[in-house]
Amino acid sequence: MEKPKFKTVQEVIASGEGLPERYLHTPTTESQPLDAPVPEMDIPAIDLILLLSPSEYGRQELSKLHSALSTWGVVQVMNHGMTEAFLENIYELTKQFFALPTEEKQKYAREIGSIQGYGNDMILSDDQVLDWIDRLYLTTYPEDQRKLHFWSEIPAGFRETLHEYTMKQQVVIEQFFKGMARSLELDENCFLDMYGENAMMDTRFNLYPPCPRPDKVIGVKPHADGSAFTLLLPDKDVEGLQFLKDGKWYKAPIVPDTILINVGDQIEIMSNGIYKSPVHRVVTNREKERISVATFCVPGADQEIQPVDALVTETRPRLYKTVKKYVEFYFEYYQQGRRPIEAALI
Ligand SMILES: O=C(O)CCC(=O)C(=O)O
Ligand SMILES: [Fe+2]
Repeated sequence: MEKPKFKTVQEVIASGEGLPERYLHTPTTESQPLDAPVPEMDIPAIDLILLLSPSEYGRQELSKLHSALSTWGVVQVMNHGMTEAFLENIYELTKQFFALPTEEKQKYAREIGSIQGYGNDMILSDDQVLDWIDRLYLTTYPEDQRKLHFWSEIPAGFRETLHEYTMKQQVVIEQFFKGMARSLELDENCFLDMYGENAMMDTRFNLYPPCPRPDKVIGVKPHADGSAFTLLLPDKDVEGLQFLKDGKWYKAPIVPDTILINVGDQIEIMSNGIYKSPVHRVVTNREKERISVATFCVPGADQEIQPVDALVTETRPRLYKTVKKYVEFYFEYYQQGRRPIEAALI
């Protein structure tokens, strides 16, 4: 199978060729320096277990969740069943993978036209400004969809830990779906039923190497996720993730031992627009490398995704069409620089 001919960011740096033009955003694409300071967003840490409790504290937690998801579309989640040591190990393994020699990582390189594997930003058009990011992208669930030849055997324990992380995340995903439904006074399973039993999980390990021009180079361009929602382990020390609200950028706070969850386009559709799929981006850092691990929760390919009946009312008419295989047309729109969710609007 043919391998992509483009260099990863790590290879660009190692080649000593300087910063290629293809990474530079000019003033026409960005109005102010990308590294301009921005305020911190004010999002709550939500206790996942409390979301499912019938107590008064449970109700308060649901109302916190409702408020955060209908304004920011983002929360930090605690009491998620993973120990500090377990999360630490994931960060460590991610760092170790990207620190492997190029030849070693190239064994897992993605093939042209395919998303899974190790590589750089996907190049979809000739005039695309490239993102300053290297990644290892793996489908982790269902197990029969795994392409194990992309699952690095070093560092030792990488495969086993990713499997364990996948299983632990599944519990979080189910609880979070139920919590969201309860927070909208819906039947606990209504989102889960639409998500389907054949739902998929894709995990993306991200490396943002130090960048000589953080004012002009971006780590990930502004986008909203095409998932139902996304579980993210952001770097524990290095900031970079920012969310857009009312036309302004805000940085995500770093809260140790929490998982950040952001709503994706498909929950925005299911909730008839009550829960927002936020536009976000990652900026680069001159001195420090940054890592993150994102898991996209994607409804089964045969599932019809549409606003839940109970959320369509006279005062809140139905906003979105029924969509299927949303992720496929997501990429078509993304490529054209448009927000894919616009295609789902009625
Ligand atoms: O690296 C991050 O913090 C976020 C990455 C992201 O937005 C994505 O992978 O969709
Ligand atoms: Fe994202």
